Amino acid sequence: MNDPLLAIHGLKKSFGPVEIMRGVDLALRHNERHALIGPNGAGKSTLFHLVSGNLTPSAGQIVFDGRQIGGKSPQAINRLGLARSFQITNIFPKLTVFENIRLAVMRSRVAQYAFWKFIASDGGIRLETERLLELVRLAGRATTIAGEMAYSEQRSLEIAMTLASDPKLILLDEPMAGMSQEETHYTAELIRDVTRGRALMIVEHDMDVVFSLSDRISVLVYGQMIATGTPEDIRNDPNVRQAYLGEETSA
Ligand SMILES: Nc1ncnc2c1ncn2[C@@H]1O[C@H](COP(=O)(O)OP(=O)(O)OP(=O)(O)O)[C@@H](O)[C@H]1O
Repeated sequence: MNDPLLAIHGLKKSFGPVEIMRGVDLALRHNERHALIGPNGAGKSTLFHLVSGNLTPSAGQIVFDGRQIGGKSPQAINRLGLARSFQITNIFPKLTVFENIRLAVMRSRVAQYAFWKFIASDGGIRLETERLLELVRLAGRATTIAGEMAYSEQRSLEIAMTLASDPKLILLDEPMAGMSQEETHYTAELIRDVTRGRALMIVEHDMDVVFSLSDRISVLVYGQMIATGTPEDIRNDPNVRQAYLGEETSA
């Protein structure tokens, strides 16, 4: 438990001759909410792609829960307990909310168990679907067609689907993008609730959310991590202020 859940050492990624990730180190603790911030083009999405298996590192190590995962497939990494939410692109807009979550639960069961066991646990799938519906406060929307809901509700659905595999670590990439202030507040509270007992790594441009939600924050600038610390540490870090916060926000 004292070892970090996710340990990144000397991570590099080049696209052709251009080195985008220039030797990143990061240690994410069990059960912590950790935000990754940095200016546009710093490499935040690239880092997520590397951790989730959508990109292969050029050099360095990514160790998740004691295992080397750099270069493994997204499916293999997901099976180890790391789930990434891709905004709302994972949902089936023509299916109901219940059907969407049930599919996500079934997918994770198929990945985890032998097929006969999965068939035998049909009642369990329904119960788990209902639990997730409650958790993301969509129980009243179970029979609604997913694509007809408000954007923020679709986001909640996506988060429920991400939780279906009971991950130890969730990666959320700009969950508040395109949301009103009210929706942002609602979704931040939801994320706080549903990530209790798990680790969260979040990329988010809304600094109010970042500073209120995170236990720790890491700052990536041009492919290098310039600081990691508590919100207070980051707010007072002169390098961070100069490189990022001072330019873009008054936070
Ligand atoms: N597949 C690719 N091929 C070539 N260059 C890429 C590729 N993916 C990303 N890049 C470049 O890598 C750099 C980092 O991009 P990335 O999307 O990771 O930044 P970011 O910090 O997530 O930015 P933003 O906050 O704008 O989303 C950018 O200069 C981008 O153009």
